[in-house]
Amino acid sequence: MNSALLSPATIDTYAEHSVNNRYVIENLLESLHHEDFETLADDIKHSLESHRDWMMRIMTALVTRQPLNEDQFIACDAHLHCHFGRWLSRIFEDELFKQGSFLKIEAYHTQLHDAARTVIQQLNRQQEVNTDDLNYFIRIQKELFDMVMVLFEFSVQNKQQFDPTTRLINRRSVGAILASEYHKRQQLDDYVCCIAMADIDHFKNVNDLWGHDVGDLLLAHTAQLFNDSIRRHDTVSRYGGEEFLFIFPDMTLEQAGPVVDRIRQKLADTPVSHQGNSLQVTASFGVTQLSRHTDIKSSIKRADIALYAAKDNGRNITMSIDSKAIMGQNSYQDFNNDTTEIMRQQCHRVILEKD
Ligand SMILES: Nc1nc2c(ncn2[C@@H]2O[C@H](COP(=O)(O)OP(=O)(O)OP(=O)(O)O)[C@@H](O)[C@H]2O)c(=O)[nH]1
Repeated sequence: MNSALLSPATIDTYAEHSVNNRYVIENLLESLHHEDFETLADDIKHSLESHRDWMMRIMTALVTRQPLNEDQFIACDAHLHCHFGRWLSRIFEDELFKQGSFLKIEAYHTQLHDAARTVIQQLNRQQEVNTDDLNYFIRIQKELFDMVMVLFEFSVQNKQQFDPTTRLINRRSVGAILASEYHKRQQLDDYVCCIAMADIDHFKNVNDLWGHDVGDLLLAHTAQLFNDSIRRHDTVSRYGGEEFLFIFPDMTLEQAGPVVDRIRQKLADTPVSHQGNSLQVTASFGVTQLSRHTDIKSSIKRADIALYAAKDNGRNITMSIDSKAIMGQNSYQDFNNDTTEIMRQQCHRVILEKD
């Protein structure tokens, strides 16, 4: 047996920890930036594919008893030169990856190549391949692939959930949070929840005057400020182009209105500096309850109506609308021009009391 191989006891310890691996990998990946996921999933996929081809060549050679003399099978440093090894070296240039499960994946990968070499050397010498060595090779390959698949699934999920420009969750993902809050609203009598829509003011002018890249910069700045201004269990998502949707669990409209208006004020007071210029960005907001009496879309529509009332009233303000003030508006289909106009008249400006 090659002395570089892990002992069976060590392999068992690794196997026992494989459930924990999922937890460790997920925790580690949560600390990565969302743009890292843009390439991570694709890189992993390509690396796995090339390893699968390598594995197939070995298995075929074992069955047909054909020697394998290429470096990728017998060189001591083959693990550094395969697609997967090169990918690992690349990601390890970033210190963030040099921890926990990534190091474990690297160790497994090296062991896999060592185990392959042991088996192939026996094949090349035309010896019987030792069953324990072969089983070990297959087992370590499975362990490695299981770990890497967790990484892959998590990367794909993240890629689908987050908007790369703002690093906020996207419209599709916020739907699940809304649905869960709505469910709580229906199950628990005294549970309350508010939502708010925000839209950057005159954003088209920013793009026209400064260019799309500066527009993106302002979007990212706004998103970060929003994200930094909410509680841990609140949510802010990128809902559309320059539109954001907030969810405030456990808040009444009387509580949510001032909270939202403080965020509006903070944005207006925090200009972005760009190439020596100070760019001011403001947004208009509409806030309402996530009502248990209507469907979710109707609550969003109400928040939207309040938002456009804020635009109509001069922008850079917060308008609120009480779902209880609107009678008979039970489903999204009930909205028409007349009801929208009636709702518009029910909107009230949120004005912060002076400290
Ligand atoms: N830079 C950038 N611009 C975007 C993005 N998504 C949407 N936009 C732009 O956002 C602008 C939205 O313009 P409008 O809907 O006319 O609204 P506005 O100029 O913000 O005016 P008001 O909402 O009425 O205050 C359009 O010019 C879009 O091209 C994006 O991801 N990046």
